[in-house]
This record gives sequence, C-alpha cells and structure tokens, in this order.
Amino acid sequence: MGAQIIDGKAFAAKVRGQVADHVARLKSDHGITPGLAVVLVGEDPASQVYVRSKGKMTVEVGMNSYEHKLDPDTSEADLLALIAQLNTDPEVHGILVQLPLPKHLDEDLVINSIDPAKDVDGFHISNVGLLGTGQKSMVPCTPLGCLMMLREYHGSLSGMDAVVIGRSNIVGKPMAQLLLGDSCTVTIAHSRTRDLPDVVRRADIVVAAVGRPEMVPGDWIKPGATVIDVGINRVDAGESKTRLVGDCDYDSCAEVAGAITPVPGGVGPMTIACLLANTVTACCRANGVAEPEGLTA
Ligand SMILES: Nc1nc(=O)c2c([nH]1)NC[C@@H]1CN(c3ccc(C(=O)N[C@@H](CCC(=O)O)C(=O)O)cc3)C=[N+]21
Repeated sequence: MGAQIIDGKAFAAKVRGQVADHVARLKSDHGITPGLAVVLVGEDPASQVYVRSKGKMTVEVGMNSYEHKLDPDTSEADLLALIAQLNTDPEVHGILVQLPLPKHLDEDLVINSIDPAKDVDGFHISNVGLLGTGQKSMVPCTPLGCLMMLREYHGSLSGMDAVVIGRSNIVGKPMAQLLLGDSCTVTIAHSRTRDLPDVVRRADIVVAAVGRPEMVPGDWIKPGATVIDVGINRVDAGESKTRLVGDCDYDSCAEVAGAITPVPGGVGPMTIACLLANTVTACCRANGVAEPEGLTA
C-alpha cells in the first residue's frame, strides 16, 4: 500500500472554511448573503440524501438555502416557470436542478433555461462553450474538485499525461478541458477505447468517471501515478447491507499508485464544497465584488 491518500473530506472542509470566510465578508462589507436554490423533482432516495446534505452545508457556511421539492409528475411548463422565477430572484445567486430528471422532462431544455450566470453546475451550453474556449465560466463542481486536489498534490500539472476514463458531459468532458487548461496531454477513453489497459498505463494522472464498480485494477496503473476516483457506486455487501465503492479497485490501485482518492471521502465531498464555492463566485460576479481566489479554475 504505497500510495498517499488524498483526503478529499479534509480538503473539502478547508474549502468550505474559505467559502465561509468570503460569505462573512460579503455580509459585513456589502450586506449581501449568497443564496443557493436546489430543485429536486421526484422522490429518488439517493437524490434526497444529496439534496439534504447540500442544504445543510449551504447553511453551515452562512448562505441561504432554498429547497424546491416538486412532484415526480411535475410538468415541464411548471418546472420552467419555477426556473424563470429563480432566474429573476435577486436573493438567488445559484440554481441547481438535481439530475437525473424524470424521463418525461427534457434535461437539456431545462438546464439551458437556467440563467448561465446562476448555473452553479456549469452545465448550461453557454458555460460549456466558455470553458471549452478558456473563457471565464461556471465550472462543473466534480471536475473542479478533482482539479483542486490535483493542483494541491502536484503544484503544476504542466506536461503531464492525463487519461480521463468516461466521456460524460457532467464529468469526463469538462475534466478533460480543465486538464488541458493546465497544460496536460489529455486522452479521453471510453467504452469503445481499444486497449484501454495500455492507454491507462501511459497516464501520470488517471481520472476514472465511468460509473462501473471497481473496473480499474491496479495493474492498469503506472507505478507512482495519481488516481482520482470519481465513481460512487453502491454495491451489495451481504447481510442485506450495501457499501460504496469507486470505479477503481482501491486496494490493488493503492499498491501501485503514488496517490489516490478514496471512496467515500474523496471526490464526493469536494463536489459539494465546489458547489458552495461556485455559489459565492456567482454572487460576487452578480454584485461586481472581487471574487475569491483559488476557488475557481
Ligand atoms: N445537478 C446535479 N449536480 C450534482 O452535483 C449532482 C446531481 N445533479 N445529481 C447527483 C450527483 C451526485 N452528487 C454527489 C455529491 C456528493 C457526494 C458525496 O459527498 N459522497 C460522499 C458519500 C455519501 C454517501 O455516503 O452516500 C463521499 O463520496 O464521501 C456524492 C454524490 C452530486 N450530483
């Protein structure tokens, strides 16, 4: 077990502390309290847990939290009307619509109806385009959290070989953009990639974001490489219990890697910390206040 464990839980607590400092300053110097609205459609138990945890941490850092829980059969028109109202509400600086949405709702349409300046998930096409062209944008929380941990551990990422496994709009693609922005040589691998093990073996940085429990074994990892495990998979643990595992086989990867993020306690907590950071950033931009340093890409 040679790898250093990158403690996402501790790092996230530090980021939330920085966010809390900025929130306090916004209140005392400008009379502004950042506000985050979270919209949950339906009753998916996992989503309810995440939304509760986001609301709790939002309040802990001193921000206002607005939770909107809608029936699973909410019409698209009603959801769009709520978003339109949040878009114009001056107390709301960030809007997050929990994904996935029930199947009768058009996810792209809904996301693109959010004011890009309040799109703290960074999923709006306008933010995607800004990120892709290296312009100031709202950056998706999970990739931003991964980037922060990589920068903290390595300092500069310039010239490193990075392989991102997974090509989702939520993690894989924006992660690749951020790594490219930090001058990595970036490969995006996916289910059709030929010789995936060999592709991964070239990487100094491996970001696994496929959503398949423990699919990356240690013998795919170059000795000393840094492994960022984005997967959060709930698997059967016997005796009608479940446990969380990542996309990497932790024990075998930790034997070879130089550093690795655990699941739980790695990327997950950083995602929520970055959501709070994005909300402060959005609030500062909306009010012409200097935005916090080190909390954006
Ligand atoms: N619009 C939108 N934005 C999201 O950011 C978003 C979303 N929809 N839908 C669902 C996923 C999932 N997600 C997680 C965030 C934190 C943890 C987290 O903190 N996990 C803990 C463990 C939590 C547990 O024990 O279940 C950990 O990894 O240590 C997990 C999952 C954000 N998501």
